[in-house]
Amino acid sequence: MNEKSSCEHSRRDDTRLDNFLDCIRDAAAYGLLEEVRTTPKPGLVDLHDNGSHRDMCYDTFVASTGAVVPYLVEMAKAGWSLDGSPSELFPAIRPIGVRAEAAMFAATAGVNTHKGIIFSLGIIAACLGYRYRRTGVLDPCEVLELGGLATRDWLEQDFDRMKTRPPVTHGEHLFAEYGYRGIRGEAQEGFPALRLFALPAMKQALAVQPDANRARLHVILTLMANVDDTNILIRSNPQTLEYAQEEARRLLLSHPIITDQAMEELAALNREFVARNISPGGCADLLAIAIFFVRLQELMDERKDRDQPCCKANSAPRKRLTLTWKN
Ligand SMILES: CC(C)(COP(=O)(O)OP(=O)(O)OC[C@H]1O[C@@H](n2cnc3c(N)ncnc32)[C@H](O)[C@@H]1O)[C@@H](O)C(=O)NCCC(=O)NCCS
Ligand SMILES: Nc1ncnc2c1ncn2[C@@H]1O[C@H](COP(=O)(O)OP(=O)(O)OP(=O)(O)O)[C@@H](O)[C@H]1O
Repeated sequence: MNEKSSCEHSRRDDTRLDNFLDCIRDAAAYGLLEEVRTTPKPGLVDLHDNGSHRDMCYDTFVASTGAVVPYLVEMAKAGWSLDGSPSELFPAIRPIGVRAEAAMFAATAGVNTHKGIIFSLGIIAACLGYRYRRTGVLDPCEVLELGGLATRDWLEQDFDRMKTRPPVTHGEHLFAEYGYRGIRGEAQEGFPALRLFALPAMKQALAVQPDANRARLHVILTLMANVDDTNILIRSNPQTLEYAQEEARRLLLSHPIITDQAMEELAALNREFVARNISPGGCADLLAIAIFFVRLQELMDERKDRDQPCCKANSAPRKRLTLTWKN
């Protein structure tokens, strides 16, 4: 390659990376904010109330989003830039996650708003960068499975270490007491809650229910019915988790589409969750990621003409970015 074409090549590569990171930034901010705006969510902060939370409100989430998103972009860039194998992804981004948590706590005066999101969406953003640079295609299920490959051994080492010392964090306590693997197990398995439940539920809900808020409420109910949310467990016990899962199943069964009546029942369930101090915060994180994927698809589609593959490694036939799910 002569000097001129190599220069053009690297300029196009830079533009491609910039476009990709812009999409990650916009989709992440959108996902995080639209999750909080989804209303009425049982036990969670939304536009109506603070659910079962005393230390955070809508504005806390806005401040936290501003603080956290730049680090998610940094993790996407780290994934893009990595020339090694997928197992090198997690150690490359963990220090960025530590800095992101510090920035979140500084922005919220010490409140945990987005610890779960920094971890889960951070891993996913890095995997998106890693895959997109190489293939020019984003298949959410493939990316989520890559997240499993990238974290499995490292997080198993975390679990092994936990067995040798007293538990410190909520997640560690629940692993020691009941063997729940929580958010770490979710990542190790390649985010089955997203692949098998949230993403198919979002696709189905948006097809029958054009109102985005109601489609998202359908998704959070689907997650609540299926996920062992450690946020619920740490505040209560496995019986309460089962109760919350049963309530979500009951609502989904009687309202496969979120009607006005379903909205009223969701508001009633919110009152019940507040009385019992239940908060499905892990499900909220997963909803934010499902919204992120939908928005990312829209943004990448809008930009696809500006973002042509520019080298051999990227020259796979250009496909429309599609969300595919295995059932
Ligand atoms: C693994 C993390 C999230 C900490 O674990 P911890 O034991 O504190 O987790 P805990 O069980 O309290 O859950 C954290 C959050 O996960 C979310 N969550 C809960 N249950 C689930 C679930 N089933 N699926 C997905 N997310 C869930 C909730 O938002 C919850 O608040 C992470 O902060 C971490 O690795 N900490 C160690 C220090 C570090 O390296 N930090 C940088 C991470 S990139
Ligand atoms: N809209 C939302 N409303 C409430 N919580 C949410 C929302 N979205 C996500 N969450 C998640 O819920 C978690 C907060 O739950 P909780 O207040 O029980 O925090 P904690 O730090 O685990 O517990 P504690 O503050 O009691 O030590 C956060 O990790 C956050 O990611």
